[in-house]
This record gives sequence, C-alpha cells and structure tokens, in this order.
Amino acid sequence: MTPIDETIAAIRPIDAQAMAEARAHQDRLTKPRGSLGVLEDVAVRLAGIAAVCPPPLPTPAALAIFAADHGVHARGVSPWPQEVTAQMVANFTVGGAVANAFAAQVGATVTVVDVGVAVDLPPAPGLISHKVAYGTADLSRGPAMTAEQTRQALAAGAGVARGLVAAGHRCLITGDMGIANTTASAALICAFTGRDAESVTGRGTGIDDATHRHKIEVVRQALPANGISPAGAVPAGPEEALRVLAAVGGLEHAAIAGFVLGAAAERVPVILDGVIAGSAALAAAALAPDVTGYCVAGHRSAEPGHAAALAHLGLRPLVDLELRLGEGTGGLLAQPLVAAAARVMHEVATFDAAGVAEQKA
Ligand SMILES: O=C(O)c1ccc[n+]([C@@H]2O[C@H](COP(=O)([O-])O)[C@@H](O)[C@H]2O)c1
Ligand SMILES: Cc1cc2nc[nH]c2cc1C
Repeated sequence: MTPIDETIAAIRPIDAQAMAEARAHQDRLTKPRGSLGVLEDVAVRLAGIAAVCPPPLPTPAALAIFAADHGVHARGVSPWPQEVTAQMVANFTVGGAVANAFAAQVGATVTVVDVGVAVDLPPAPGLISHKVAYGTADLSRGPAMTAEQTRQALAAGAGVARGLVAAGHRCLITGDMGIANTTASAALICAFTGRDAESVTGRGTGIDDATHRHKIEVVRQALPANGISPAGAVPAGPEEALRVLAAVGGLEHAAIAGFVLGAAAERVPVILDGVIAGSAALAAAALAPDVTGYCVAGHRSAEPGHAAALAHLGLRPLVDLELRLGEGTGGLLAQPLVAAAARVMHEVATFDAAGVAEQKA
C-alpha cells in the first residue's frame, strides 16, 4: 500500500454513540435547548470526531500553509506575477503575513510547506520542503499533474497532518498560497459538483470584467481538454477522483486533500479555509467519503465556487466576512468558535447541578 492508501484505509466514520451522548448532554446544560445554534452541532461533531463525550478541546491548533505554482498562470488568469508565491512564502516564514497575525491572535503554530513552488526556496524557520515539481502544467490544455505527482502531494499533506498530531496538536487548519490557484479551484468545483464554469469562477485576487470573462473561458476549456464531461459527470469513485484531481487541480490542492485525509485518519478536526480548501475537500471526500465528518468549514469566501463546494459537502461555514485572502485566514478566525463550542461541553453546569429549573416539555 502507498502512504496515501494507508491513510485512507485508517479513516473511520465519526462516532454515532459519542454524538448521541453529546446531543443529550447539550440538552442538560443550563441554557434553553438549541440556543447555541450551529455551535451545538459543532460540539456534537467534535464528540463524533474524537469518539468521546465531552470532546477534547481543539487546542493547540496548527496552521499548515501549502504553497505551489500553476501552469495555467500563463493564460493570464491572475493579475499577480507568479513570483509572488515564493515571495509570500518568505513573508510567512518571517511572520509578516495576515495569516501570521491571525495565528498569533488564536495561538496557532504556522508551518509552511513547499509542495510545488516554481523556484528553489532557501531554507527558513517553519518551512518544510516536499517539493513535488516546479509548478504544474497548464490545466486548460491537458493534465496539470501526473498521477504520481498527485499521489506524492497527497502523501506530503497527509504526512504533515499526521506529524502535527504526533507533535501534540489537536486542531488542524488548512492554508494555501499559490498565484492562479483560484482557477484550478474553480475547475475542480466544476468537475466534482457538476456546476458550470460561469457560476463558480470568481475574481480571485481581483480581476477586471474582461479578465473574468477570459478566466471563465479557461475554466470551461479545462474539462474537455482533460476528457471530463463539461455537463459535469461527477467522479464516480476513488480512481476517477484521483484522475480529476491530477487533471485540473494544483499541487497544493492535492496536498490539502491529503492533509484533510490525514486529520481524519488521526481523528482530529480540520478547519477548512476558503475556496482552495473547499475544492480540495471535494477531492478528499471523493477519495474517502467519511472524511467530511472531520471537516469544519471555517468560513465562506467571497469566491462564488466556495459556496457551491460547501453545499456539495453539506458543510455550513462558521464565519462569513467576505474574506478572499486564503493563507488559512478564515480558518484561523473560526478556531476560537470551535474551541468555545467544545469548552461549553466541559464547563457549563447542568440544570441538576446548578439547581436551575428545566424547560417545561
Ligand atoms: O481562500 C480563498 O477563498 C481565496 C480567494 C481568492 C484568492 N485567494 C488567494 O489568492 C491567490 C490566488 O488568487 P488568483 O487570483 O491568483 O487565482 C492564492 O494565493 C489564494 O490563497 C484565496
Ligand atoms: C499579496 C498576496 C498575498 C496573498 N496571500 C494569499 N494569496 C495572496 C496573493 C497575493 C497577491
């Protein structure tokens, strides 16, 4: 078995008994039933993830930012030069990015992983090299990656997740950096949800109307160029899922899919960031359907395909602030909400213990 197959084989469904216990416990706490809304669902799911009630607090948390470049950048789909990917990696390693500020705010560690940046990067603190290739090929003209590259990136992501859990982290947060990666994300979302290019392709880092129309066309070309039905034949099984991920994904998408699978294999919650993580999670779910139980949607990005991906996965985003930065910023902002949901299960008194009268039927 390859490393990624071993990770997939280790994934179990979230635990129904722990979730039933958590639901019952919620109803005994000194608050009107259901009054914590979606946070009650989060707490119940945390119990299912860890297979224990009350669930462990999701701390310490770890952000992993997967960085890579994209051949489709040559099609003029992003207003930014490709070099910005490597430059931002350097910025992450010296603590200068928004993700660093948000990670400090919530007490998360930051690990940066080069899975496919187009240039060699000098060693830096917090930077891990799992470079699979110097960027992908142009997904609008044929497969972006080979099957072997895709497997290597998946394994790298899973290895990072499992290493962070072995080091004591109890909540993983996805991050990404890759100029042009919203184009690959849109193509993945088309392929995995059956939605059309126009409805899921957004403006990424900020493009004008003409570039947006061109980007939609590039995404539209990607599916037939790779033998994927433009009408949206949703990948049938793991083999086809891997083929689609290789065809129109990016190295960071594959690594994030592996990271999500790794978190699930370790029974640790993984908070998804924006549209890149959402599209990667579609691939992960097609490879191992039980993985969605371990995913918390940190936020909903302004990129339109993100809502489509989350709807397909059945995940409700916790934060909706029109963010469209990536790096893990939306996932980091959601982490205290996830921690608060878990803390309620440990610290809030029951009606019995506090001597508070219960709700009448
Ligand atoms: O997370 C998101 O939803 C998101 C939305 C728009 C842009 N981004 C970030 O912006 C970069 C990709 O944008 P673009 O326009 O170059 O495709 C990449 O580094 C992403 O992290 C991220
Ligand atoms: C400056 C900059 C920072 C980013 N962080 C994530 N994607 C990004 C894209 C750009 C362009």
